[in-house]
Amino acid sequence: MTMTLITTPPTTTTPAGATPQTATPQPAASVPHLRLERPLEGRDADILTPAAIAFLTELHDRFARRRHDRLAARERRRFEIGTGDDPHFRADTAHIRDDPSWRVAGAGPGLEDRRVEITGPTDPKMTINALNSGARVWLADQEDATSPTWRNVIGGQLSLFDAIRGQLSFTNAEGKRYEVTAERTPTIVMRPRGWHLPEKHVTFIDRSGRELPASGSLVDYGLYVFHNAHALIAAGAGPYFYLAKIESAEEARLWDDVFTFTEERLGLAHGTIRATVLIETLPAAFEMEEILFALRDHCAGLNAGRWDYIFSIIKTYRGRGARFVLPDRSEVTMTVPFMRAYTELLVHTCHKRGAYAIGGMSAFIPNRRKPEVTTAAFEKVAADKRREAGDGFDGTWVAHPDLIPVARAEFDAVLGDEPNQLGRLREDVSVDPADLLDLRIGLPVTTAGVRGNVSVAIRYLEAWLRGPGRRRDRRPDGGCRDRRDLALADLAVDPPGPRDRRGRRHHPHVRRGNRGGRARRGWPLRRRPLRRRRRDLPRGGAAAGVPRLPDAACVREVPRLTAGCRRAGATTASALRRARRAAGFRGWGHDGPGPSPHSVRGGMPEGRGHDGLGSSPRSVRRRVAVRAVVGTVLAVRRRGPRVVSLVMRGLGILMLTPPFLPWLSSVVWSRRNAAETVGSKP
Ligand SMILES: CC(=O)SCCNC(=O)CCNC(=O)[C@H](O)C(C)(C)COP(=O)(O)OP(=O)(O)OC[C@H]1O[C@@H](n2cnc3c(N)ncnc32)[C@H](O)[C@@H]1OP(=O)(O)O
Ligand SMILES: O=CC(=O)O
Repeated sequence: MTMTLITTPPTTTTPAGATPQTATPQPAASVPHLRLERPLEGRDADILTPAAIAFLTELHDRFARRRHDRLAARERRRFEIGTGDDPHFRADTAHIRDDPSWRVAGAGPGLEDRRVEITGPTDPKMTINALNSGARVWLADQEDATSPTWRNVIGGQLSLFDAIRGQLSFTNAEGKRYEVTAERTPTIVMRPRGWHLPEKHVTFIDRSGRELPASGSLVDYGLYVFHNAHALIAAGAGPYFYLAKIESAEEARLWDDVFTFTEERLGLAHGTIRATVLIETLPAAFEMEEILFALRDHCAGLNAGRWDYIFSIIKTYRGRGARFVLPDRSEVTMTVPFMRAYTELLVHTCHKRGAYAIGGMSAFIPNRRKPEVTTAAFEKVAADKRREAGDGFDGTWVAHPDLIPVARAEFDAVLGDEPNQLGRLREDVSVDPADLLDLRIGLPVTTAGVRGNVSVAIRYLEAWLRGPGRRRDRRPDGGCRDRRDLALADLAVDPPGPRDRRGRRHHPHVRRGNRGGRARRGWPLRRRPLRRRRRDLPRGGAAAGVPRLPDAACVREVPRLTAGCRRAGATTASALRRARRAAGFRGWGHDGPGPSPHSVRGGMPEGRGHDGLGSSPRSVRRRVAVRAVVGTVLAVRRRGPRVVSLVMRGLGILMLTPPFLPWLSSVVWSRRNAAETVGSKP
């Protein structure tokens, strides 16, 4: 069932509770409008008010085209880098970098002291726990920590709406009641999805009548700012955002224009909205100053999004050969030279322009039931935060409330009573492009590392498809437990043997077992190791306890997440099939149990996934069969005489073995009997 709402921009500046806009069932093709692909349920109408939808329509009408241009520019840039044109500091923006006079807006009210920020999803329980956590800032995450099912998207908005108005409470299945009790709650900084992600439950019909999925960024951002900007300002804070996955100054400029338009439309003073930009892609690391400049009236700071940054390096350089292959994930630490160069440059750039430098996420998570795990996690996190505070960062992220005192102690030791260390200009830092691109670590890829990656990818996919989009996990080395979310799964699925431009694979030497193992050339991930990973999937219990099927929106991520596995051979289909089966899915296309409303097969509309490949069990089987046949034909063509001679030899040996002839005759005999039996049926 779909719902159509027509809006004619400009429409309204009235936030929640405003008089509903006119709704007519058949909009003219030339009037831009949005269509909701899901019926409103429960309290959805509190968020998806006609006025809010009118605002979203205006955002799309003004900015959707520029968003597509920017995404096309990303592809072009990626192609250029893939064909040898390494990133560099831009010549056309040298005047921005050389001009010492400009500064960014800096901290808005409530953002002056950001020494510890807790990240987390926006479901009611986590929202309340984050607000009670004692952190200075809460990153309310509609991005990496959240699988964008329609329920998560709208449910997250509802939690924020209620929390900001002091009316959020929650009772869990065991009857435990959650309420916000902290005297001082963290300032909320909301993270909408990045420019690349669509929101498939909302369709934008543009002036020419063309239908496109709405932008995930504009939906998340637009609903939050529309409903909450005035309430946040009244509470002494403001509408603040983390901007994810930005790749260029032009993308930052696009956000800046969105902010300026919003301020005009909602009657806010220019510069009320504040953004902290995650520098988590390789191209963005070369444009930090330009990004700050583009957003200077709205910018509070930059954050070192380390995990996505590593993934971005892998992704950007995956066609460029073995020189760019990183070793096992656990070896790519914050102290390897290219990560040092990136964080040092970030602190230097921020403080030069009056922007806060916020540190990243250590992946170690305590376990309240296992003190030894907690102790190890505390030690690792403390060391990480000590390094960041010493390097000049003004604050940092933690993923769990128990880590707040650990991180705070390290920052208190350096900041004391000062709210930041903007005065430390780090003029000693000198980073050139070669430092950012020197990916040599000098450690091997090991089969243990590769298996660990496959394990993370499969576990994460299961959690993603089921809905939470994040999980805690045991580390492959048996030590602390860390969190898995989109950024980490992204890292895990890109295998170290991608194809180059001409379609050849670049296999690094992969060591058997761990670092000390014998080096072997070739991609170690065949069917056998993957079969062993079957144990990675939760059996029954956890998954079966959540019968909800995932939204189709998350399927957009699946091909990306599994692209690496897919390149490694016929592994993705089986991995996904197992993940889906373990989670009790029959299709990916909708929330709620039972077959998909889109398709009798229970898959995506017309039984096809977003990658254009079928996703129903039958089409997956067909695809695997076709791959097997094509693979065999190619193998025979490539190594023809050898394969034929091997097959003949095998058959010869088989025929000489004593059990063969009796077995053959029994098969022929039983076939004939069966045929007779069938033939004799009435
Ligand atoms: C690279 C990036 O993008 S990082 C940002 C994205 N990732 C994240 O934000 C991950 C955030 N962290 C989490 O989601 C969780 O900490 C997990 C999933 C890793 C672990 O959660 P759990 O298994 O529930 O941990 P645990 O049982 O120790 O939690 C203890 C309590 O702390 C709460 N808690 C844990 N983490 C958080 C958090 N980040 N925010 C608020 N509360 C939290 C739990 O809800 C739980 O509360 P309860 O006792 O009332 O049930
Ligand atoms: O989004 C944050 C990261 O570390 O990646």
